[in-house]
Amino acid sequence: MSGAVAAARVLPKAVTFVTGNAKKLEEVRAILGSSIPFQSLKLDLPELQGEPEDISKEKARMAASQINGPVLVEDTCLCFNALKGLPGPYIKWFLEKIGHEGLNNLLIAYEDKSAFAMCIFSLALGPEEEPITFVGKTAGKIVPARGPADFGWDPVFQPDGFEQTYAEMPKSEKNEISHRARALALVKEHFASANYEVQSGLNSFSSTK
Ligand SMILES: O=c1nc[nH]c2c1ncn2[C@H]1C[C@H](O)[C@@H](COP(=O)(O)OP(=O)(O)OP(=O)(O)O)O1
Ligand SMILES: [Mg+2]
Repeated sequence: MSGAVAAARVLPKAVTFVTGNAKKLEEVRAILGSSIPFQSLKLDLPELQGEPEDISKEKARMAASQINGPVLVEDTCLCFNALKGLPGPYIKWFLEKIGHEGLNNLLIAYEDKSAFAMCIFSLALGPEEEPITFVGKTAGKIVPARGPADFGWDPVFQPDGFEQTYAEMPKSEKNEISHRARALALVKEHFASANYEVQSGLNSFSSTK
């Protein structure tokens, strides 16, 4: 498209980040800063089954139809390599039922304690639109819990190249190297090039400079 500027895609309202998890929202706010204007809504969306990317897309479709507007959602997985990627998207229930110690115990039979954290954001511009996904991964290993237990499995995940678990790191450091930060870097790139415009009175913005 030789230099032609794509027509702005007009959104009926600002994108809503939908999550039931206050800690996720806190990180998303810290990482995005003012780069993407968004609003947020606390909503517990169903925990779906299947392949991580499909789960995230379906979550976005459900959120978009509830809100009847553009949404951003994310689904987070914690994948143990010795277990071929499990618990993966089911980490929420594993954590809830067996805790940090139980997660370590799952790997007792294996020498390989390596794992990766994965975040898949899905952007759905409306209920009828195919969601776009953005995947971020951070590799690490599963260790006995260290650090404050205020966010999920942070105390048992030690990213490669660091001596601290996610929980022990200053928040700002986690937010530089996390699965969530890496996925959000792609979301930001998308917004920077997509030329979205929001039509909602005072809330107007354009995603390009
Ligand atoms: O950076 C993280 N560090 C530690 N733990 C984390 C992180 N990110 C998500 N988590 C936890 C929350 C939930 O136990 C599971 C993901 O499940 P997931 O369905 O994506 O999250 P959720 O149900 O809490 O919120 P949402 O309403 O956005 O689905 O891993
Ligand atoms: Mg969930």
